[in-house]
Amino acid sequence: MLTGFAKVEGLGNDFLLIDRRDASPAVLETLVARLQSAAPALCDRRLGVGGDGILLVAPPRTPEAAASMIVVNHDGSRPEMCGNGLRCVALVVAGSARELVIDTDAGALACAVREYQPRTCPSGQVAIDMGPPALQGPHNVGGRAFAAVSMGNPHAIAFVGADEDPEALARGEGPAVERDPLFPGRTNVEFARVDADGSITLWVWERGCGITSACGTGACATLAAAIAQGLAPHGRDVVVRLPGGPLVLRQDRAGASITMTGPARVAFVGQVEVPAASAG
Ligand SMILES: N[C@@H](CCC[C@H](N)C(=O)O)C(=O)O
Repeated sequence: MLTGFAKVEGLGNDFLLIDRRDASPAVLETLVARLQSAAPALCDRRLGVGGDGILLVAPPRTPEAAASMIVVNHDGSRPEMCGNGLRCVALVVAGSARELVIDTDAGALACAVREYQPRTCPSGQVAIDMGPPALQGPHNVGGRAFAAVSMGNPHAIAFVGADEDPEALARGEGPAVERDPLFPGRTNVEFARVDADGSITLWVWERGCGITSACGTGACATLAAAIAQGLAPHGRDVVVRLPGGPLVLRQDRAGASITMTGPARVAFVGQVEVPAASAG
């Protein structure tokens, strides 16, 4: 099956976006199975289009939503949420509307597109109400303390000192933590450092992808863990610096939603063959 796609990115976290808002539930079910099976090849950076994952834009599931987002990781697994991906989906779906709701596997989320550049390959800034974080307590993995936080999808966050390198730790320890038996559904793994100006430097080993240049849900989970540990405040914008650039986050009070603002862009459009799902 040949399908059109847009290659989209938010801070370099990049995806093939396939817009099938016209699809019936049966067509969608088959397509999701095909995309899960084909994801490693489609996302391969030498042999395929290249990407950290696939975003399938599907018809809305709730009356107030404009569309729904289904995410497939590079390895074919299906996560519940993707913050950078949702900014890209909001940008593509928004059209002339600037505020819209998108359904995700983690619920319906409100998005606002700003600074929209209406080109063939549009770009803009997107603010999202990411919903409240769920703090799930500490875990000790390999002698290191991780805070478990869900943003719909799971995250394990470790704060490191100025003498430790979050990139080296994410690359070195991320793979084992992702698959530690303490996290039966696997987990995204964050290594974060709070800097002198109050911003947070963050490297993420993503479940199903490995190191990415940014992770929106990871940044939100890290802010929640930082606030819980007294390392960041409520009621003020906090800049989270990822390898691909900064996200601006804020939580006004305990239990409230986290808002996330950052860029989204269509890089190019094309067509690609999606083979039938392989058996098993
Ligand atoms: N990059 C994303 C998160 C994508 C899903 C993640 N790999 C998972 O398996 O939960 C983001 O920006 O949030």
